[in-house]
Amino acid sequence: MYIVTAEEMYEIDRYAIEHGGIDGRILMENAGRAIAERLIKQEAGSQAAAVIVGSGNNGGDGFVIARYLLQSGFRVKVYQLASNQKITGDALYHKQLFINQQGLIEDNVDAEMLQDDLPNYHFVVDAILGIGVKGEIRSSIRPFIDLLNKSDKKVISVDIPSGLPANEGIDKDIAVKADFTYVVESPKQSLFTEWGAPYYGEWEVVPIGIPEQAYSNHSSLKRWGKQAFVSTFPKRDTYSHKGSHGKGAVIGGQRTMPGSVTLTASAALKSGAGLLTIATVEDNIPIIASKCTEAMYQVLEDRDGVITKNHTDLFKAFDGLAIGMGMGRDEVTANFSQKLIQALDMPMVIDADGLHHLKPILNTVSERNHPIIITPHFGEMAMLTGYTIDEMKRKPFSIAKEFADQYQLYVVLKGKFTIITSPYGDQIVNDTGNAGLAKGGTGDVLSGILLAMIMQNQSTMAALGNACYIHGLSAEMRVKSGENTEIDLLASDVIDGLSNVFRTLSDV
Ligand SMILES: NC(=O)C1=CN([C@@H]2O[C@H](COP(=O)(O)OP(=O)(O)OC[C@H]3O[C@@H](n4cnc5c(N)ncnc54)[C@H](O)[C@@H]3O)[C@@H](O)[C@H]2O)[C@@H](O)CC1
Ligand SMILES: Nc1ncnc2c1ncn2[C@@H]1O[C@H](COP(=O)(O)OP(=O)(O)O)[C@@H](O)[C@H]1O
Ligand SMILES: [K+]
Repeated sequence: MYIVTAEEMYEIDRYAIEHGGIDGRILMENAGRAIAERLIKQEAGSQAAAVIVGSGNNGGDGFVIARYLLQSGFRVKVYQLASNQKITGDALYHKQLFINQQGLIEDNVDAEMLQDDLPNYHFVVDAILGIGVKGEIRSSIRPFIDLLNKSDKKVISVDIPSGLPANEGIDKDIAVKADFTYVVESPKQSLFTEWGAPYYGEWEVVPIGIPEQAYSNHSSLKRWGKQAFVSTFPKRDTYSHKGSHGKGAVIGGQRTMPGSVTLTASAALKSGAGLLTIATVEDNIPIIASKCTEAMYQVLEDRDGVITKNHTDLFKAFDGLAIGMGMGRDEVTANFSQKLIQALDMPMVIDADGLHHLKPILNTVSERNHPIIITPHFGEMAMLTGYTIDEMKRKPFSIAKEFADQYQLYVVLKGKFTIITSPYGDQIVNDTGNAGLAKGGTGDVLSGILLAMIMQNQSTMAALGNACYIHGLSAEMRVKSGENTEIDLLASDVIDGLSNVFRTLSDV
């Protein structure tokens, strides 16, 4: 499923109109009818609806919805915030169809009047502003947004909660806090940002008949999901052997942090890696071995439990590496990682302390044959880029893209919405997961899953999308099944849950 900016959505609509020969009025009809059909089911017991429309095409969708609700026996009134002259084009056409069916419209509505009327309705349809919103919300509109936010009526927004920008990087003003949003055709960027998502409430995308090819030149951002997993994740070949599924190494774990590499290694094995070696300081090995029986070990030299020695040759024969978890930031350890990263051109996942080691040598890693995948959370990404966390949260898509392009890396920017970016500008969002993952160690688990996935036979972007997808899905399924709550879910539970995830996905 593609995710778009407002400009991309307009381009896609235009493409469908010009190349697909679909009339704009039909797109509006499709949008309004698809939403109304769902509303009629969703609000089956309800009898009265207020549809609040602005002067643009979002309001046009509102007129279509009102017509279908009316036809289904709902008591409906349209509250048109603008004067009659302001309603033009496709919206005017659909307004007329509503009028032709004896639809009631109140024009030039003032907020007090609407406030007095609201108790008469069971729910409100918000078709005030769509993706055409620009700049500060005008004073003529603000009281209506306030009113909806204060009212106890269920508010259902059309396409986007009115007032919320579609794109990242725009300061939001006031916006409707919807209970439910029917997103027209494609989710907009703001739905996958921490600042925008809460306004949407629950949501569903309604298709309006735009052909798939309209997207190919107009959006580089996709939501990863079950269908993407099923169509890209390779089946295990009956005749495969352990070497067919990747020989990986997890490098990290100073003496005070044996847990992180254990989690990474266990997650990699549980995600299908063929062979797994943990390279760490000697004192850690008996501790880790008691937790992760299947791994092999490579002893790294240490000083007081801190990794010191450079043994890059030891790692030449691996298919993939994960570096940095629980490694610490001692200078000698940083030197070790830096030499390793520079000497070995092989697929590698760099996480946690490894990201701090990577920062000074970023300029030296862009010319490689194999991908480097970095897995920062927002704090680590701020450290790498120099942006503040607030700036990062405001425009995570463009900052990740800029960084991936500059250093020719794959970036897995972790959070409630995890954004995966390729050095070529493609982006994927993963939104599986829950707040149970907001706990130490879950990032180590993700690194292990990523390591296993990049060693299977799939494209790098598919590998990264699939890894993030199953990591979050495992957390969701553990909670849904009642095995854990979000409070007691631990990183090791996420690993245990992978078994159920693979079983469920292979049944699809
Ligand atoms: N072909 C298309 O473009 C389709 C568009 N559709 C709907 O059309 C919407 C986009 O329509 P429009 O481009 O007409 O835009 P909108 O309906 O989102 O808004 C434009 C109107 O809002 C006013 N406005 C903009 N910024 C404002 C502000 N800060 N304060 C107060 N008023 C402001 C403008 O004066 C204009 O009248 C989509 O969100 C979707 O709901 C759907 O009908 C499907 C097809
Ligand atoms: N509220 C949340 N909802 C969904 N996923 C989350 C949430 N909080 C954290 N995560 C996920 O959990 C993982 C945390 O990684 P990270 O912060 O590196 O943890 P650690 O370094 O302690 O292992 C990431 O994959 C992130 O996307
Ligand atoms: K709206």
